[in-house]
Amino acid sequence: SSWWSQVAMGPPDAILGITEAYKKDQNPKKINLGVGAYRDDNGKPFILPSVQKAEDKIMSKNMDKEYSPIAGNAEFCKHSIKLALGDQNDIIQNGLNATVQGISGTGSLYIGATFLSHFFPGNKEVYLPTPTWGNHAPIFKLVKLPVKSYCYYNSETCGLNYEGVLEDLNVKQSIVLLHACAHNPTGVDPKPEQWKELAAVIKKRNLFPFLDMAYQGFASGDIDRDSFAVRLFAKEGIKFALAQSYAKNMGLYGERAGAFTLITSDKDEAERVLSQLKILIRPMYSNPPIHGARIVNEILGNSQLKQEWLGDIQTMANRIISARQQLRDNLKKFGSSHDWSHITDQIGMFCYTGLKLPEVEKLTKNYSIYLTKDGRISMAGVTSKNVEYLAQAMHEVTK
Ligand SMILES: Cc1ncc(COP(=O)(O)O)c(CN[C@](O)(C(=O)O)[C@@H](O)C(=O)O)c1O
Repeated sequence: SSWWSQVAMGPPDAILGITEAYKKDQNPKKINLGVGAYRDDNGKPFILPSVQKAEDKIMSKNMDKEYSPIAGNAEFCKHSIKLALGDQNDIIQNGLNATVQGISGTGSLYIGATFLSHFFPGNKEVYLPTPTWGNHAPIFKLVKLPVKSYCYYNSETCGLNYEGVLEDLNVKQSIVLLHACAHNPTGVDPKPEQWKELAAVIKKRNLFPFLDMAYQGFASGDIDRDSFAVRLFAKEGIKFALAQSYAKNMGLYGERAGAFTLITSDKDEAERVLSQLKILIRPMYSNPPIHGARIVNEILGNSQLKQEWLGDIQTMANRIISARQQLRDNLKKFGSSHDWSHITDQIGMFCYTGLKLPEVEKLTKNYSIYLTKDGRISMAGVTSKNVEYLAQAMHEVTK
């Protein structure tokens, strides 16, 4: 018998597997609302003009292909933590951040999870919001950190169950994963006032926040506004972990550019933590890819190109927001009696429609509309060309 006869066929990924199924579908009216990847109004991937310019500059520089340091490109790390914390920030001045480049958001979460599983002195359990991104639990399970859930979404109101969050986060010294903005899959974020109260609770209960910021700028179109929670925690003196991704806000999906940061108590602690992060990264993948980091450096290191990038982000965020309005208007036009206000209340890449599994399956089977089983739709897949077809189908299956 062969070495691998006992290896079973695994299930397709709940999110990325949707795209595989979509590609096999021959229906010309098919729509992919699965993976959270931006598409323009023609349903095509979008290379940001600012990214294109950055790449042209890089190509003209004839740069080498040498290894990055284990912690990644130092300039990239500095730009990343500055993007998150804002330019005037004493954390960076005082060297309290230990920041390393990660393989996009997923890799940054994995570095953080690995570090916490080795060194976290508190209660080694990770509290994840219900629901959360499908890859969060597998990442923490990979490093043998037990995951627990905290209440987050109120399916009655399609909004935040804030009381439930406070009630469930009544745990001592545990790790709490928080989506910094554009919660995936619900599109529901705490309001600034609620973030402030949450920060106070986190301090009082001595919880350890792990902030996942995969959509900075992409949610509201404003990089400062989307980093409100991160900057609030920093101002409140909360020590936290942060995972960042440039997949969405720079469209660098396949370049895998991201960063992981631990905010520490003093410079010496930051240096000790950084040394241990490098020891964990070296056997993982030794050092990160260089091209995405160079694009980020070109953009964030040049005020004119950064301004152009902020414009490109607005373009993406505005198209998503308009797609939300068009979908809601068309559902009304087709005579749906449901309250679809959550479609425009929610923010970021996704709309948590509230569609039940049988309705989701009908959309896929009868209309070739592809979305995750939890009823999440990537608004980036909605365009002025397909929104009517989508609204009609959603109306039909929810009658
Ligand atoms: C909350 C959250 N955190 C981290 C990531 C990691 O992203 P990356 O490793 O590419 O930087 C995603 C991407 N999630 C998806 O947009 C999604 O939910 O469709 C998709 O890219 C994915 O990988 O699932 C995310 O939604």
